[in-house]
Amino acid sequence: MSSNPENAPLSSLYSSSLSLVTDLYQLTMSYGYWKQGLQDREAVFHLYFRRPPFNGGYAVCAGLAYATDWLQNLRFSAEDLRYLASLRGSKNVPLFPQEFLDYLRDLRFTCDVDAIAEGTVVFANEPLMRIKGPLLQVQLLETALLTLVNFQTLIATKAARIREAAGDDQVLEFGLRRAQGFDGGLGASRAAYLGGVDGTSNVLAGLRFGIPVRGTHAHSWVMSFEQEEQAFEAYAAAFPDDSVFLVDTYDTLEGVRRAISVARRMRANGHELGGIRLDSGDLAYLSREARALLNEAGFPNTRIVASNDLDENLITSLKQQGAQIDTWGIGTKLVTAYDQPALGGVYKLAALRKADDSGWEYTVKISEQLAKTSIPGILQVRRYETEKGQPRADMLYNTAEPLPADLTIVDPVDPTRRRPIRSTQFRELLEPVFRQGKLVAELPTLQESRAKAQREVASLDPSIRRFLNPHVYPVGLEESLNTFRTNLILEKRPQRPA
Ligand SMILES: Nc1ncnc2c1ncn2[C@@H]1O[C@H](COP(=O)(O)OP(=O)(O)OP(=O)(O)O)[C@@H](O)[C@H]1O
Ligand SMILES: O=P(O)(O)OC[C@H]1O[C@H](OP(=O)(O)OP(=O)(O)O)[C@H](O)[C@@H]1O
Ligand SMILES: O=C(O)c1cccnc1
Repeated sequence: MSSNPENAPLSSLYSSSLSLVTDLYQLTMSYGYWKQGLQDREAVFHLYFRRPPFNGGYAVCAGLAYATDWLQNLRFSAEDLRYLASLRGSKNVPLFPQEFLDYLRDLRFTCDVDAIAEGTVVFANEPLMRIKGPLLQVQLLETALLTLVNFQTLIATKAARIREAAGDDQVLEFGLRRAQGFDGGLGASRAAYLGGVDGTSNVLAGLRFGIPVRGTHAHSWVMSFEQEEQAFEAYAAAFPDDSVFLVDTYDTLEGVRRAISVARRMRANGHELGGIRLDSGDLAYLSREARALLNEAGFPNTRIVASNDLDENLITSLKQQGAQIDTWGIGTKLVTAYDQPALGGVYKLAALRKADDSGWEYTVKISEQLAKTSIPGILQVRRYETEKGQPRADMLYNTAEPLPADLTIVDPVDPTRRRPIRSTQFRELLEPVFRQGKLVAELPTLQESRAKAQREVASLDPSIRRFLNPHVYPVGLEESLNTFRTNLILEKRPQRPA
């Protein structure tokens, strides 16, 4: 038996420190800061995305529970340090000197973290996390925080869209086998549940996260018996009160008739067939025909489950076609976020404590496109709402500067688009999670975050929730922040004569 971790890629991963889940450049920059004596200079980064995924009008924020867990365990283990000590540059000199590795050994997480709660609906440019602390530390966190928040937010958003399309129907996530690895599968099951699905086929997600586990059976079950009907009988014998028969192995409507024969015998023994599953063919036509056959035979409560490369658009179309489907089983397109496999969240430096400690020096990353130019400041997201709690507009403002009495928000990409703020009802979305490295928030349970996501999505205007060309929810910079940003861009951008 080999104890070589190369041959045990999973067990070695989760039994060790996860502090090296980062890009090498975070560590080389950290060394550089340390060498310059800049490691403790206070800095602020924001984590945000620039466009909601799937050409949609919103995203469902997720990933904070993972991020919190990772931050709480951030420590370089003896094994991590041995590995870093072994790294060599191109002239075969050690990449990191021993004094720096000793510094990393003693490093403890001491940052302030403010974050938007999981399940909150969020929009482009809004910091989902704000990290303030020693420059070396805040830089070091970038990769892991992006990895965790980007994926969870992406899948939670996909699930919310699928929930939107399915209405009150049951939605089950069946994606593990098509996921990007075990970790992708497990993380997707969690985020999908947070975003609104009702259950998963992923048993480990049931154990770890308390997500209800559900399922039917595969074609192989039917193929293992001489006759399809025998297969249904045998499944019913094993699960007399929890059977859903997959009816499309040979001929779907023939399969439904056989399911009905077995259901009659089950009923004679005091049991009801739970459902049938359709996994191929025209799901609108077949579900209508199957419903009619079941109803005629006296099984109006037997559910019809459908699967086969479904997503929110197909669900919408099938419903428009009058499909009679009670439960949607969704795999590949949910857990891989098939039509947009990554959320482009970024992590940008927004402020540095002045060298003489006399206040903040704000920073900006300039881009050819204004949409990609970062936003300086120590930002908060304020959501203005109607009396009924419907979001009206979000304002990003710099908490380190005084707010004017009359507030106006300015579109960060088109400064001619402005809105005065009249509403007085608002909530501040970024909430304290860590103070000087100590966890100060009690994180909600997954169930609570899921309930929040459903409330939040439901509170959005349908024009923002729709899939096709959704209305853009107004998110603006508080006017003085916008002016400051424009001046900073002008100061930093070289003004080349024509
Ligand atoms: N009524 C419908 N309208 C639009 N799309 C549908 C409809 N019914 C099924 N689909 C979708 O069409 C796609 C192709 O399904 P179809 O069963 O024809 O092919 P398949 O998956 O290759 O079948 P099989 O599993 O038998 O090989 C699937 O994504 C399915 O969900
Ligand atoms: O289509 P998805 O949205 O990805 O949902 C998961 C798919 O996984 C199964 O198919 P598979 O062919 O793997 O096995 P089966 O024999 O059970 O159909 C199932 O029947 C679904 O079609
Ligand atoms: O239980 C099911 O029906 C199931 C589980 C995983 C993938 N496809 C279907």
